[in-house]
Amino acid sequence: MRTRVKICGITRLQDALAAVEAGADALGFVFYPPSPRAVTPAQAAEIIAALPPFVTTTALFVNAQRNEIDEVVALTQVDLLQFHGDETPEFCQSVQKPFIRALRVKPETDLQAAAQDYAAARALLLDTYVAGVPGGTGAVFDWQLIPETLRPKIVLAGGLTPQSVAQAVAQIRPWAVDVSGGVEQAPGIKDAQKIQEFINEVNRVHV
Ligand SMILES: O=C(O)c1ccccc1NCC(=O)[C@H](O)[C@H](O)COP(=O)(O)O
Repeated sequence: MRTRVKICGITRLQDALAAVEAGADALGFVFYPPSPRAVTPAQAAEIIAALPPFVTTTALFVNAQRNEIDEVVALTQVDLLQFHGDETPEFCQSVQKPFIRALRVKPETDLQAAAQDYAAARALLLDTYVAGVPGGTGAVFDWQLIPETLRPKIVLAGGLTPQSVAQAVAQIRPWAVDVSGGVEQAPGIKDAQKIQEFINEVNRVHV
């Protein structure tokens, strides 16, 4: 099975096209204003409109209001939503778009229970818990906390880099991997060479 790759925190068309050219399967757009990777709906819509076909687009939210989400969906026509806040299963499903549930993993996180609670999610994105930072931490969590039974349905995130992703794929065999900071020159500014190296490393691992 080929491990899919999502490049997250896209703020520029040139970075989106570089990621797609490198073989990225999905792109993530952050609608959380405190993030250095945040974009407006109009900015994201302009980038998405210029993409070639067969690239999945994802909108990321942290406890956004329903009207904010509806505006992003209407303007950008994203394929998937990704929730990083305290959004309940009912709220996630109420938006009536396919969604990914991000979970910030701590030793006490019951991932099996979360998987049951968010059974309607297309996937669980397992990310690193850092107090006060909903995503894009650049930190790695203990992958041994991930139950074997969950792995086919997860997107592994949190501090991945071109140097670490091959080990992550070989060890966890996730459905996909997701990266933001590990392929950047600066927050929100992607590095095309790092993106290519990251994807080459994912593809090097035969799972
Ligand atoms: O990337 C952000 O700045 C961000 C801010 C707030 C919520 C989510 C955010 N990113 C979500 C992602 O899916 C990131 O790719 C993921 O957290 C991993 O980030 P990194 O550790 O930098 O690879």
